[in-house]
Amino acid sequence: TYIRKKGKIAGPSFKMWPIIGPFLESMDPKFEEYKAKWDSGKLSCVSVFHKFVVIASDRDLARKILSAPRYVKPCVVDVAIKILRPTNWVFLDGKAHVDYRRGLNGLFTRKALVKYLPEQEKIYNEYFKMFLELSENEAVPFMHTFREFMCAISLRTFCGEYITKDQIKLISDNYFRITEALELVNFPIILPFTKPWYGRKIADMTMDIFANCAALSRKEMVSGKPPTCTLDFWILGMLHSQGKISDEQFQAIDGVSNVTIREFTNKEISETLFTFLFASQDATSSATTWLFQILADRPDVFAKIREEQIAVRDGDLNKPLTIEMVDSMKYTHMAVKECLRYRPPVIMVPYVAKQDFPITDDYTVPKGSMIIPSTYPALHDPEVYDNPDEYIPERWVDGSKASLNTKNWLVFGTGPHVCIGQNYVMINLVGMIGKAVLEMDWEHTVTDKSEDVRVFATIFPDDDCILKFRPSKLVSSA
Ligand code: HEM
Repeated sequence: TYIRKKGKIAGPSFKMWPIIGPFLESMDPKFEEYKAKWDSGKLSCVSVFHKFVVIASDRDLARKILSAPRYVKPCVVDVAIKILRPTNWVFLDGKAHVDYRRGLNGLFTRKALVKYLPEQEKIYNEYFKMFLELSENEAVPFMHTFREFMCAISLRTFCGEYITKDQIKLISDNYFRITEALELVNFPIILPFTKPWYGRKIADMTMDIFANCAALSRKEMVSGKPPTCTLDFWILGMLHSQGKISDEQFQAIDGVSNVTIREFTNKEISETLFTFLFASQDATSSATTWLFQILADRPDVFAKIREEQIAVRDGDLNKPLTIEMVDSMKYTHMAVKECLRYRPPVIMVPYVAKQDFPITDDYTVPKGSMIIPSTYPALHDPEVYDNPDEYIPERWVDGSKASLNTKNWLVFGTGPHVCIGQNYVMINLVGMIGKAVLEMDWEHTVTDKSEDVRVFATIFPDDDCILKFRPSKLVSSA
């Protein structure tokens, strides 16, 4: 069966380990192995257990897959249905998916994102203080702290003040168990004390907390409190579409968008917020870890960001972040964008073929196969990005080859499932790293693993990013 499905595309000519295939390799995926696969051909394949997997490395083929909802849908690992619950919107396909997603757009408009900034800035302040304390005496690995940091930002953005500090701590301390449970290759049955078992426990606990926050938000929104978090905007949209808030009252609320949303239960809302956390957590943690590492290694870029950060604050270094300030951080924006290109958090997006998919003139992906468009090769394409393996923020100046070639920008995917959080990501990362550069200096302890890429859902430096922070003289003296 394997040889028939493989046809002419690149891949092992037979299964070295009959039935299971390279299962053990998939348990501990190596970045270099993925690279070798991409280099082996525009389309290549591998077979693990009963799953036939086709990998697309070419930009146009990747785009074709991501924009072909007739043939493909996102592939979720078997255990995801148990962890995210079968009623979750992420399992919707076609029109049902498009309609549901339309109802969520109002949560990520610019008007709404503006309202999330103050809560996010409080978390930046809290965690920057922690970075200084943690590394006061010596440089320490920061990857796990960055994961907690990003988790705390997401939770405050989604749940505002309804979620307590203890709940944030509980979820951020344990979130990695969910990532582990949802690794591409994991045991499909939930047996006690296995990774999926722990993952489900933490997911259930998190969704219960979200449902409780939704109940609190309902009370506050009915009583007329201004919205500050994703939940508030969602509840207000519902109250409006149910006629419980008049058009006039609704239009007068700062930040809301006119989208008609049906009634959602607290349980449904909790499941959707959980998908936001799930989609955000690993990717933003990866981006943050690389950003801090790269900026320590590149004092030239660090200095330019700092100069810009001072300039946008008009002499008041303690000025609270506003969206206008973030908009004017042009160089910081280029530095973040380049980090996302150079070390794209999501290197591949697994899909599944719903029917035979004639992807090229001479190859049809068989129905039921996993089909994985890769983002990394397009983002390291030397025709679009000169010296693609170098970190060069200046390549993103307006009108440059990189900025005009938008087809290669696959960091957030494309097509009907393109990342719903991408504007939020940019505002959060630009605002956060700009403030960090203004308020702190940090040094990176370079090891021989610092540039090795470890794949843990997304990608991280293999030595967990060893840093030492100290307050910047600038702000302490300001
Ligand atoms: C650096 C950070 C992030 C990166 C690199 C990233 C990347 C991606 C990618 C590649 C996809 C798949 C797109 C496709 O299939 O074409 C995706 C989907 C998605 N992302 Fe993000 N993402 C990030 C952060 C976030 C955040 C912060 C949120 C939530 C607020 C979010 C919410 C989602 C959702 C809900 C989907 C699925 C959309 C759908 O199926 O319709 N992501 N993201």
